[in-house]
Amino acid sequence: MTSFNILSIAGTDPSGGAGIQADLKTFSALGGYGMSVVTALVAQTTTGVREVHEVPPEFITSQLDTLLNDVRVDAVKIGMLGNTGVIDAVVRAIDDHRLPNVVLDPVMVAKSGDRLLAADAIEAVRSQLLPRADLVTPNLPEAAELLGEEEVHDLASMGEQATRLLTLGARQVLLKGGHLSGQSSTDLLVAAEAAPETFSAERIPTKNTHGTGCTLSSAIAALRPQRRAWFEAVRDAKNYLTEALRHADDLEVGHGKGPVHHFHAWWGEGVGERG
Ligand SMILES: Nc1ncnc2c1ncn2[C@@H]1O[C@H](COP(=O)(O)OP(=O)(O)OP(=O)(O)O)[C@@H](O)[C@H]1O
Ligand SMILES: Cc1ncc(CO)c(N)n1
Repeated sequence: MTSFNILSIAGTDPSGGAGIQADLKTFSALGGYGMSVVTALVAQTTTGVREVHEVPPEFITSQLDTLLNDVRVDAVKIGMLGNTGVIDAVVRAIDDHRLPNVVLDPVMVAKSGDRLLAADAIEAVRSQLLPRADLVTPNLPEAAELLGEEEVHDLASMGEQATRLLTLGARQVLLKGGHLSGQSSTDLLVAAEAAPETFSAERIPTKNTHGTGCTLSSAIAALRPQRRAWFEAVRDAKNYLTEALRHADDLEVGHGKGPVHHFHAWWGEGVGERG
């Protein structure tokens, strides 16, 4: 049996709903072998972020080089980076090690409203990381920040912004519609060489949406080596996330916006009771 090694480069969440912890759960649930390089230690939980302890860029390079000189990587998810020094270190590793299947989640602000990327680092994401991403997965505010435009709230304008993001160098853009209102939660995939695709799911009525973005980008990275095309990886990742959201209220984690439920997403209804 072929096994695939999936790397997350991201910050931490001690409550396990977002960041590296969510990424590793997702990789495992979807059959990948999960690995991680930590970019920032974040004191956060379901109610918000208290403090960020940055990792020195030289130590990010040390983690990446040590890992990549030993282990073959089949796909990479990049999440919270924090500042330009960390971005430079990650850019160098992508180039030096020719990392494949790079999924960039351009994390800027947590659901709680706390900043996870320095404002002066947005330019480095735009100019250094977008051109190295096989797929970038912004939410609506992140797309607006990257383009220096107003945030949009309808599918037609999303299509226009996603197309403009392609011109910044990303090979494909999945513009996420989690912040839209309405009965469904629709994401839009745009690539230079293919017609746009929409991925729509029933909007789950839950407050427990902590880590949805992390889970989606990680699921895409985990599935890409197991699928023939990006489109298939995105489709199946979106279905995985929707199932995990559907069962989020089964968990009892914290007093704020709780995490999604990976166990139920994979094994389905009833296993918790049996096992
Ligand atoms: N209530 C919901 N029901 C169904 N799908 C949802 C819901 N909320 C978000 N999603 C989906 O979750 C994914 C993440 O979307 P969103 O736009 O919220 O990302 P995000 O803001 O980057 O998330 P995060 O705050 O975790 O970084 C998208 O596929 C979106 O459509
Ligand atoms: C470390 C980390 N990455 C991403 C998010 C997205 O909200 C978060 N809350 N924390």
